[in-house]
Amino acid sequence: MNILIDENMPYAAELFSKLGTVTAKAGRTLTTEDLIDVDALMIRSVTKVDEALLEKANKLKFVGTATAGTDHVDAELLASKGIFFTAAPGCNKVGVAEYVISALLVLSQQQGFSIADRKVGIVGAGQVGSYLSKCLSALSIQHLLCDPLKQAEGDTREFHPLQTLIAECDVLTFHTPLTKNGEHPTHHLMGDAEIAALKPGSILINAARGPVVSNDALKAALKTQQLTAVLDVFEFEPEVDMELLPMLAFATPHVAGYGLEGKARGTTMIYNSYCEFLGNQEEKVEAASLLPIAPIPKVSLSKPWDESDLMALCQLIYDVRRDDAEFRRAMADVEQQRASFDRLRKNYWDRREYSAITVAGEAAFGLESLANLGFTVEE
Ligand SMILES: NC(=O)c1ccc[n+]([C@@H]2O[C@H](COP(=O)([O-])OP(=O)(O)OC[C@H]3O[C@@H](n4cnc5c(N)ncnc54)[C@H](O)[C@@H]3O)[C@@H](O)[C@H]2O)c1
Ligand SMILES: O=C(O)[C@H](O)[C@H](O)COP(=O)(O)O
Repeated sequence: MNILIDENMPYAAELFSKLGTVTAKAGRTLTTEDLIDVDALMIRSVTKVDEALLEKANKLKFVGTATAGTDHVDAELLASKGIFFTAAPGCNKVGVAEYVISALLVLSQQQGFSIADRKVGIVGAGQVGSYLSKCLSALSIQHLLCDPLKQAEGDTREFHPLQTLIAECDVLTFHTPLTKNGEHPTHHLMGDAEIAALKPGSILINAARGPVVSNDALKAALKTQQLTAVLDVFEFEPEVDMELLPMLAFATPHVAGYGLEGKARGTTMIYNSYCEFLGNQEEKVEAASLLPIAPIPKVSLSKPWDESDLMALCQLIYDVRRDDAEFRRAMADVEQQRASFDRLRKNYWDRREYSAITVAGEAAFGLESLANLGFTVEE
């Protein structure tokens, strides 16, 4: 069995080599020649699976993407060729939510507001949006959901039109797939008119796909409006608009969901799916079994936590400024930008999720809300 994997897929080489001969390559530059005699292809979001890539794929029977988004894969084409396709829904929802929380906490400190006073609009209430909603509820942060597709499916949560979120919310955070067709396409969901209608002082966060927010519209607005923008994804990535970059409060190279837990989940989800495909159930693994202990595995509270304690706790896991600073340093070398974008992603640090830390203390110190936020707690 020949298995081709993206070289930027933690745990994949060890796992898949139990099932066949593994070759690891850079996903962004895969060609159809790379697929000759390959039985299974394991990718990330940077590999476009289309007619051109599949042209010489003479043995391909399985494609797995260790990602939540699937806009890089022509799933209909795979189905028409009888090639099984699987993704990793929800694998990195925790990482993305913790990215948003970090951005909000740091901005609250920089701009001098309390997160408890902000109303957040979540656009896209799927895996990431719903998990983020749970986290915001844990922190008693008011928020509104927009997801016309879920609403039409009969999801019983309260949903609002995008226009309502734009008019009422202080923070708008995007967690939709990238779609160009259908009743609710997300390509340029935030264009000139939508961005212009944001409340003065609004915060816009895009950790979905770059083209959900129009680059030109955002740039124009940042020149004239009182607006803070946080981008983890870029309309033309790995190209980064060097006029836009300095206008952003935080900018990161598509790593919002890059926690170690999330990557382990992504890899094991497609690995387990491939085991099932091969009828080899006994080789399946649990993502948690692959993870090392966190560098600071336990902390103790001596009093009920307040917002600055919360910030300290959350920063033990993730502070968006770390990735932002490294990204800006790397992007400064304009010649190397595309390569640096992928290098930062390939050599990403071992970021963890809140659950990797146990917070000890008395129940009266607010342990329940920390548990709801994702921390492991101990009374
Ligand atoms: N930056 C990152 O590292 C990162 C990580 C994970 C996911 N993502 C991106 O975020 C997206 C969301 O991830 P997810 O796991 O929650 O996916 P998901 O499929 O579980 O949820 C997406 C939700 O968006 C909704 N939606 C679709 N069109 C919409 C519209 N026009 N308006 C409002 N809602 C709409 C869908 O109904 C769905 O509920 C992914 O498709 C992916 O592109 C990025
Ligand atoms: O959709 C996702 O899951 C993420 O956006 C994506 O996986 C980010 O990481 P990448 O696959 O590009 O390495």
